[in-house]
Amino acid sequence: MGGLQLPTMSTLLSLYASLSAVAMIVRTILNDMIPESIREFISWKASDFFSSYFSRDFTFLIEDHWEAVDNETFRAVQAYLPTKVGPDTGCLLLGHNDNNNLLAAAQTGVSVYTRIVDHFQGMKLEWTLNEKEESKNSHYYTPKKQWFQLRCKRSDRDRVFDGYIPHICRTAEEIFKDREILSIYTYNREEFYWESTVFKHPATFETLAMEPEQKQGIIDDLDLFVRRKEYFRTVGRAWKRGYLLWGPPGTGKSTLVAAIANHLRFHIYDLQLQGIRSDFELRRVLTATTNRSILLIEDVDCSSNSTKPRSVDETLNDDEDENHPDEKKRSSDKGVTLSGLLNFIDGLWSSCGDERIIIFTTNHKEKLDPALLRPGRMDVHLYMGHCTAAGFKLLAGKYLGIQDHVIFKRIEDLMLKIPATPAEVAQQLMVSGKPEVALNGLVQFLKEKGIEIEKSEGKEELSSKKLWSLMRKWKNKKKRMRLVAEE
Ligand SMILES: Nc1ncnc2c1ncn2[C@@H]1O[C@H](COP(=O)(O)OP(=O)(O)OP(=O)(O)O)[C@@H](O)[C@H]1O
Repeated sequence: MGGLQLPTMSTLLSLYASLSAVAMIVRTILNDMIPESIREFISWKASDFFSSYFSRDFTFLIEDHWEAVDNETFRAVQAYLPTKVGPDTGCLLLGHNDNNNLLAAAQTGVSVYTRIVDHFQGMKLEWTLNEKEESKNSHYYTPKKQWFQLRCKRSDRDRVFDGYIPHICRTAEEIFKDREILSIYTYNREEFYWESTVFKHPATFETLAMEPEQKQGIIDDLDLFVRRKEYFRTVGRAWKRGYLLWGPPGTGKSTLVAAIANHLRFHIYDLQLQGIRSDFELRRVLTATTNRSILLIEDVDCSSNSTKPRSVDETLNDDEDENHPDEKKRSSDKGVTLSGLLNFIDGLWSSCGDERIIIFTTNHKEKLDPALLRPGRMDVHLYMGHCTAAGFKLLAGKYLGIQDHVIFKRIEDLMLKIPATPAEVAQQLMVSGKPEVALNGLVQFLKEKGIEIEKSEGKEELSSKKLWSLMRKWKNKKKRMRLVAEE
């Protein structure tokens, strides 16, 4: 039989086997001869070339960080995408972190590698969230790096950039404004990130015992602040407001912070300065906080270095830290310095972030470095003092549900002479649900406190009297010795 003879099955198989063997040998040789980084580069370049040449798609990548700080576009997408879950979405994250309420409504989040399709002005947009383990050789690392991948038609690229992305950011801003759940963050110094938990403090301005004018003053100040974005820009100042709350323990400094957070619907970042190793770390920590938040630094007088002026040598060392990470480790336990802190209050770094409230609290304003108290540093200095008649009436109304009582006058008179903190008053009012019992208990408490104060004042007087008599005796002795010597 003439004509073309087809290869048999066994010939084809042996050809395939020989080609596979050659391919394996070539691959092994290439793997041995070409370093891995170069191989990765070549394959990346090749796939990039072919996909851009043949594909009609365009891809935007939105990474979780942008120039070493949180990427706000990433955050916006993270808030926006769960609202775009469609019938073709195969998987979603579900949960909540309200550890006080198992029945709290669960929230949804985008899970890794799940495809979410959105439509906007006739365009089809395909999203996926990707993640990768971060290398562990850097001193500060986040465990996993995440990024959103957005695929659209190549011809839609500009419309996505100019219309769709701004639409996402606007929607996310609305979501953030209406946030129902507030969080309180604490800094995890071992893992270098802010840990959050649901913030559900019941304190509001209504429950806060304070002079009514002072309270209204704070509310007005806060409301004006959030409305003044344009004003801050015009006058060339960072959109920030600093409060220094000072006064004895139990006068409601922390309670006021909770009331402010609830009023503005701002998250709280509760920072322990003592836990921060250097100004370098402080910068990283503070740039990782988000807008529309409160940065709370309690007991600022106790954070040793931050209340002392720093030396020139220290300043130089800090710059070295940034350029040479090894240096950083050596000087890592310097702590935060005053200048490092001030840089964030009104220095160059103060402009990082918008709509921020910074609150310092202290029991001892006199211990703070004068630089921290200079005009313009903290915008509002607020003394939280002992309970006044108005404060007491408010607490009685809240704790006992009464607006007036025959014992009120007695308590108010006692409180004029004997200082009591709102915390002490509140504690007495909680003793019983019966107003009579609770109010009499408060009277008793105030009387006992008065006696204690008198006693301690008496002791003080006694000790100063003792001192005078000792000094007198010492002078007489010296006089006698002089006379003996003269004789
Ligand atoms: N002005 C206030 N109005 C209503 N409740 C108050 C007030 N001050 C204190 N309390 C009550 O006392 C408790 C303790 O008060 P808080 O922790 O706010 O005081 P503080 O001034 O922050 O104290 P410290 O200086 O010790 O941190 C609060 O949980 C609250 O119940």
